[in-house]
Amino acid sequence: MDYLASLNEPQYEGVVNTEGPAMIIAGAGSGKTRVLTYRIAYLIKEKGVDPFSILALTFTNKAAKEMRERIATVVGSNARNLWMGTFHSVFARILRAEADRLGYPSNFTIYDADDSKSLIKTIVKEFGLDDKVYKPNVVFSRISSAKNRLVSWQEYVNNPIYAADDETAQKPEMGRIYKTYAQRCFKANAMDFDDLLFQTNVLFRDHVDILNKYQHRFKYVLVDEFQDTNVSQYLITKKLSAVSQNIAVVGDDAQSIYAFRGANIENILNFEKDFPDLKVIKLEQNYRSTQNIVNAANSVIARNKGQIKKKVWTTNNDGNRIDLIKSISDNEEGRFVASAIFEQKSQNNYKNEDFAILYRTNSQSRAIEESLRKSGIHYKIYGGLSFYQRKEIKDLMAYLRFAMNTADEQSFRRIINLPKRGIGPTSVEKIVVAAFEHDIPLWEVLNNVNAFLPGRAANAVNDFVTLIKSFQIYVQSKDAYETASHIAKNSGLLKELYDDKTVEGLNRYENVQELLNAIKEFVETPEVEDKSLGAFLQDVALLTDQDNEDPDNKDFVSLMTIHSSKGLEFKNVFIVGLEEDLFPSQMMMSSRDDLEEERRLFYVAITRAKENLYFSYALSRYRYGRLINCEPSRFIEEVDPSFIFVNTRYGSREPKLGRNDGPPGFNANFARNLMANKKSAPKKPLQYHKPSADFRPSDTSGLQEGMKVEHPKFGFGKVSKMDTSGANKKAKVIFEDFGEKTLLLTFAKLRIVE
Ligand SMILES: Nc1ncnc2c1ncn2[C@@H]1O[C@H](COP(=O)(O)OP(=O)(O)OP(=O)(O)O)[C@@H](O)[C@H]1O
Ligand SMILES: [Mg+2]
Repeated sequence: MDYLASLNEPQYEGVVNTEGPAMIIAGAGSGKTRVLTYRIAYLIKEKGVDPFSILALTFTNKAAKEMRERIATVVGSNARNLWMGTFHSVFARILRAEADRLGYPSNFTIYDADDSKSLIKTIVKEFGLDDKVYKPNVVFSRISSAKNRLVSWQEYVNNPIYAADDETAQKPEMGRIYKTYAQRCFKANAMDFDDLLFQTNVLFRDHVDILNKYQHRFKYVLVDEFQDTNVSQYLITKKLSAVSQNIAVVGDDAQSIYAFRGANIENILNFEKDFPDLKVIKLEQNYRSTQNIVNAANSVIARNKGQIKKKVWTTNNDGNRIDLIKSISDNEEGRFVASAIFEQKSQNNYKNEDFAILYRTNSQSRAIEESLRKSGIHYKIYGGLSFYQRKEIKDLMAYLRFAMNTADEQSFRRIINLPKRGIGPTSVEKIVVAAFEHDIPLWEVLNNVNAFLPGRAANAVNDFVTLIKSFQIYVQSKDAYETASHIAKNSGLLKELYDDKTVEGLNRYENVQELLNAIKEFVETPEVEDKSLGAFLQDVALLTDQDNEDPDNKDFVSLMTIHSSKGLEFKNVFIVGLEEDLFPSQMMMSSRDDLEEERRLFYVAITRAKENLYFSYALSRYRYGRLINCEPSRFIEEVDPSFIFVNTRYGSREPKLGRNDGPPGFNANFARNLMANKKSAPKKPLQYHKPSADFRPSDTSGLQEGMKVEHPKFGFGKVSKMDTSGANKKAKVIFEDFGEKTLLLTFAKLRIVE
């Protein structure tokens, strides 16, 4: 068995002791992921365990793919049947299967962060709140953090703790926004990313039979990067393995870098309490990096107070010292990095794929990209604006999503007037508000639109509905590729792009073609059983950027944030932008804990390198549209100097300040204030009526002028006029708080008071 022979003693223990709870907390590069991989191979091959009953949770889809490939080399095609993927992808699959228990249809849409934020923006606007105070980003992350702590909106609105916290943060309307956001998602048959975990918890909490089913199905549960699981994820794994007790987790507390997203290091400490029979395995030998790199990493992490003490050592060569590169500007930094790559490649026979450039924030990639492009070095950016975030792709995807799920409000808003059909934002608002106020599905409003909109707009909407219905016939009878091509053509999207003969237009046209290619590839993959549009959309919703690789050219330098480099390894690693306020980040410096988290991030970055490591900083850099002076990061000084080589080969010249801060007299703040003042003052927030406890809609066939009625949202009012002329009977009601409204009696829920 050569795969077992390649393991050291404690690794071997970790692989073959498959029964009962096990935990490996060990340093970077010590083979944790390898143990997990081989443990699965061992279960299948040696213990004859059915791959269907093994659930392995990884941090990225890329990691899952690599693991599966490695397992396949040992066990063969059987590896296909493993349940392996990120928490989100695995539980989305389970949620689809059990959706009806939660009141969702199984074809629910998954909202990405953009969808969520634009919904939040709409709500903030509808409430007449100030979007400078209620920034979509901030509101979104507060909601996300609540969900990841398993706080439902009901609990959020009722528990004064949250209200107090929101008062302090000067966001007193948070509860109301969370509630409306959650209700609107539900109404749109949509779950956001956090819901995938939150709802799984609800499912397992409220439906014991389902929990039982999966507890018996998954006899073995394995989790990689355990230090970054949040409370919500931890609870799911704990519940799933409560019966079998066969849970194996691996992680490194020194690499915990998602505290801001609710990941909770306490999970490691609780694990021992939750599984008293726990077997703990220590791995100390690092197989990845040179002595210098391992020791440099140790010297950095030793400064953190909060950590589980462990030794990490290696028998690898000393290797080179860390190259420290100083540049005058971010552009020069880019050039130095490109020259260093060029030089290494020609002298030491490295390929592009042997290099990674890691940075703290995505925006740092621009200068680096520019110089790589000029030097003709092929590179790939992970993260940032990925293929699926481009406008034209999102447009077509919205059509596909809407054809699948006509309750999907965000997709509806995107496509209703695209290409232009003369349906303006006011009509769109009327439609959405009608669905909300009458509490009926969006699709029902669209199908009865003449009742809600005046003639011309209504006709345009009717055409749209007919179009979507024709798409639905495809959805039901054809595969994803035929359906998507048909929709791309007949929606008018492709034609519009085709007619746009600019370079960007052409590019966009090609991107849409590229999406169709991807769908074709999906349909033609033999392993894919379900070739429907729904299956494809599900696949895509869970894609991380790391999955869209250009299959024709695999030899590229990788550019990514340190966060997305977790678990990966490269022969040569550049950590760029090592400057105060950038890394450690200014935003993360409010406490000692934050600084420790930034330091763990630095530790993660260092430990990605196998052979050579470079630190780089610039003395000036463009940030927020201004040129600012920078100081070297404190982290550079924290590394024992005996491991560092100050590289003067790329020797810096005296500062040359050629660039300025934008056009003369330009003052970004002033401009921003000017814009802000143009906006009208916030309106008084809408406060809907709470229906009386005994509210029951009455039969309104006998409704007459002068009668007093109660509406579940608008409260009490008096009927001022009846209109029985058209096909749809209408009543004009003057409400005490909301003024005059015209209601359609087919839809309106009214209680006749007297
Ligand atoms: N016993 C071994 N013999 C040879 N190589 C090994 C051994 N164990 C691990 N490796 C190699 O060392 C490298 C690091 O292993 P692995 O990625 O599993 O570490 P890890 O602990 O998961 O690291 P990280 O904390 O960064 O996720 C890999 O290239 C792996 O193949
Ligand atoms: Mg790993």
